[in-house]
Amino acid sequence: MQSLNEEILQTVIKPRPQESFKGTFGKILLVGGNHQFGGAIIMAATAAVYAGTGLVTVACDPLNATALHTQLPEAMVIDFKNQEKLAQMASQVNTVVIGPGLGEEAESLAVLKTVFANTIDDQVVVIDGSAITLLAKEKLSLPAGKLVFTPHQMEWQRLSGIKIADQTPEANKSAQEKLNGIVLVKKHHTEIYTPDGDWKLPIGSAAQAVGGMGDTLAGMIGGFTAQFRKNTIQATLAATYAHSAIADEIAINQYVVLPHQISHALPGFMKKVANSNKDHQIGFMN
Ligand SMILES: NC(=O)C1=CN([C@@H]2O[C@H](COP(=O)(O)OP(=O)(O)OC[C@H]3O[C@@H](n4cnc5c(N)ncnc54)[C@H](O)[C@@H]3O)[C@@H](O)[C@H]2O)[C@@H](O)CC1
Ligand SMILES: Nc1ncnc2c1ncn2[C@@H]1O[C@H](COP(=O)(O)OP(=O)(O)O)[C@@H](O)[C@H]1O
Ligand SMILES: [Mg+2]
Repeated sequence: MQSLNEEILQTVIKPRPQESFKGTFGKILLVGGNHQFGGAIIMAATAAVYAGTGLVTVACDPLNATALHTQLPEAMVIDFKNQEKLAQMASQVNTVVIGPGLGEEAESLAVLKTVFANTIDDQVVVIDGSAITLLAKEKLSLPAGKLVFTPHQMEWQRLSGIKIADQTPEANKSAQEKLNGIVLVKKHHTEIYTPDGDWKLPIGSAAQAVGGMGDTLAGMIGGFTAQFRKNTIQATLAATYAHSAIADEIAINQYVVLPHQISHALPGFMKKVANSNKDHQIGFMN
């Protein structure tokens, strides 16, 4: 397993081409946020907007729409119970993120099934939080798309059947190969298993042990994969590295890092990386 280092940032985050418009920088649909967990999808969507995704749509319980718009007027919103609209949106975007605050109720399962039935091969599908738990519990078949699973250790236990104490690199690798996608096992020093090799994140700290930290990472991976579409694995690695690199900077002066602070620091962080990358204006498109 390789140690992930900051070079991945320059590989992925390039200056924006001036001949461009919002569509150049990708479309994302984030699905989650039931009556109990509205904050989770707001945090994920905030990360996607601040990462620079061209167009961001949230599918959630409409109870959360006002709160979402108060925080994030850049995002559009649809009712996740509107199956027709949800199905249509799920097939039209570059990246779908499903799971932050989705919950595990009958309604949550119906939403998950609709999304899984409508994604297509070209898309990135980030499967996080409740979507992982439901996928494991209901033994659903996997959706079409380039799959990125972002479980914490307990979610990984549910999905892979490997108990936390037995989650060795060998066992994790063999489970990732069966899933046919990218797997992040989130913990202190997160591990990232991909068809092109495996990485360990050497940065990050306990200042990140706050609810919503993973929802924010899911939104960042969504935003990076929708925007930097050349290479899904590299975009996922860069988002994961940036998430903890920003947290480490904030943690120099703070005992705890709030998830939304990472999102708010992202445009400045990405500008610094892009500035050091001026000669290479490539990397956005397929
Ligand atoms: N403000 C919000 O709306 C929030 C909503 N959230 C959502 O709540 C739903 C449930 O997710 P949770 O993760 O809270 O609950 P889960 O029940 O899925 O996982 C928590 C359980 O896993 C155990 N665990 C073991 N190792 C762990 C590790 N490395 N990291 C985290 N937990 C570990 C914990 O002890 C606990 O028993 C998800 O949809 C999530 O997105 C959470 O993100 C918290 C914030
Ligand atoms: N002690 C820690 N050191 C480093 N990173 C941590 C630590 N605790 C949590 N994290 C990071 O915070 C995130 C937590 O994700 P998750 O448990 O899904 O949060 P939530 O669902 O509440 O948003 C992961 O990226 C994890 O690696
Ligand atoms: Mg989570």
